[in-house]
Amino acid sequence: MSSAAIKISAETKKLSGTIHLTGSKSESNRALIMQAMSKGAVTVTNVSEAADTVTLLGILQPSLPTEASAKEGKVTTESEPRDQSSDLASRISHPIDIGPAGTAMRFLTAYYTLQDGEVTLTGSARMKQRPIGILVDALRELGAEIDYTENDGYPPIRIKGPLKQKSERVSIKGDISSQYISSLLLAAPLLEKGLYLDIEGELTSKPYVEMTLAMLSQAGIRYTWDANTIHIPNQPYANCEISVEPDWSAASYWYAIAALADEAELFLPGLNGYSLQGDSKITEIMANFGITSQFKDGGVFLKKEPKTVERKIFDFKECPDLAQTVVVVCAALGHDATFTGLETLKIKETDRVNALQVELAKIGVKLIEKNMTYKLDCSERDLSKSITVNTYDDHRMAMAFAPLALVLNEMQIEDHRVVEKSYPHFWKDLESIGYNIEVLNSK
Ligand SMILES: O=C(O)C1=C[C@@H](OP(=O)(O)O)[C@@H](O)[C@H](O)C1
Ligand SMILES: C=C(OP(=O)(O)O)C(=O)O
Repeated sequence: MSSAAIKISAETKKLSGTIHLTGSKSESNRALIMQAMSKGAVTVTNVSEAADTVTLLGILQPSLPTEASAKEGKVTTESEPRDQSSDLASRISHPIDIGPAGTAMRFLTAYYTLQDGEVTLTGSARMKQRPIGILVDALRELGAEIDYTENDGYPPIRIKGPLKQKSERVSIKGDISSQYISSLLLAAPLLEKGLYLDIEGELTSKPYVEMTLAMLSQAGIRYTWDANTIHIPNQPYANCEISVEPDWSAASYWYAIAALADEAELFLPGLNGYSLQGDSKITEIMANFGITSQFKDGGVFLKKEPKTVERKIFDFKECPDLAQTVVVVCAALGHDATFTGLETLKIKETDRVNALQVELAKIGVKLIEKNMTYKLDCSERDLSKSITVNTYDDHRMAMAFAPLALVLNEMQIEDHRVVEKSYPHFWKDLESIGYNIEVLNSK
């Protein structure tokens, strides 16, 4: 990834425009795994242009021109089933590198336990620090052969399939990452004995598990979820076409921009009020900041109305990817809110809590931890300086801080291409509503 920095400033604080967001990364990555699991019975439209999705598509369908098919927004299925055994054989000596894509890493882990052959899955330096032991342990209990080629509990992992199912029941910790659970659920219909999955302890990021089950339902998969147990019997994936909704996590940055503008009227086509994405909760969160959301004409209209922010506590357990967006907005407005549900942020693209603390200090704002809750202290907030924001290989650091350009005279953002992970056109879209973006250097 390039390490070029950009200088960004806002020409006006009165914003209006239409922003066409790319498809949801989470929905796309599930749909692509379902397409592969179902050998093409499931097809996908409006697939995301996120680099994480393009990478996954490239791995699952090597014979398709991946970027072109992602851009067209439709992934077609090959008419002839591909001979996967030769692909798998060639991968024994060539590890599959999923870069920084967390969901792709986790979803492919269960997927490859069902395939014939041996593969090694690896990723970026950060991916090798993101835990996968909980998922590997569960799959081993079911009968999978998986080992670690570097450090126990972390990628790279070597998977030898196909799994000979030993057990129909497995329990899994719910409070580290919901992606382990989604990975098992996507594979469950193809397990000979089906799967009883017992979720131990609290379930974090629950809407993502609900999204997985809702998408499985679209492909005709029957399941039950009683108390802490999800049961999926063995059954085939049915033919279906999944249409991916635009990405609500990407939409959150437009809500943040609206919240920091003097006036804002923005239209985001394709989004509706009944999303599978838990991050659609941004509408409710941002209502506290005076941003109204009106669903009409096939999309959502955001409008800024004058409002004093009163809400003091924001919880992100169900929508962790919104945390940075909302914390930065509160800091910019000098609103000393308290944040909960940030536990899983430390194992994402970077330690997001630490990254927020270091970068917010540049505008004199502190984010202070006390008994697992985090409180903003804006008493020494200073918006008069020009700052340079580091992004820590984290797309959401770049996009969550970009709205600050509306309240600072000038700012720089390091390594701006990091946004490609989920939202490749983010900077172009900002320019379209009146931001000035200047690329400074390319090391
Ligand atoms: O399943 C998914 O698509 C995701 C689940 C969440 O991760 P955790 O379950 O690890 O919180 C979220 O942060 C990530 O961006 C996408
Ligand atoms: C955490 C994220 O993604 P992943 O876990 O898929 O890398 C994210 O997009 O914020």
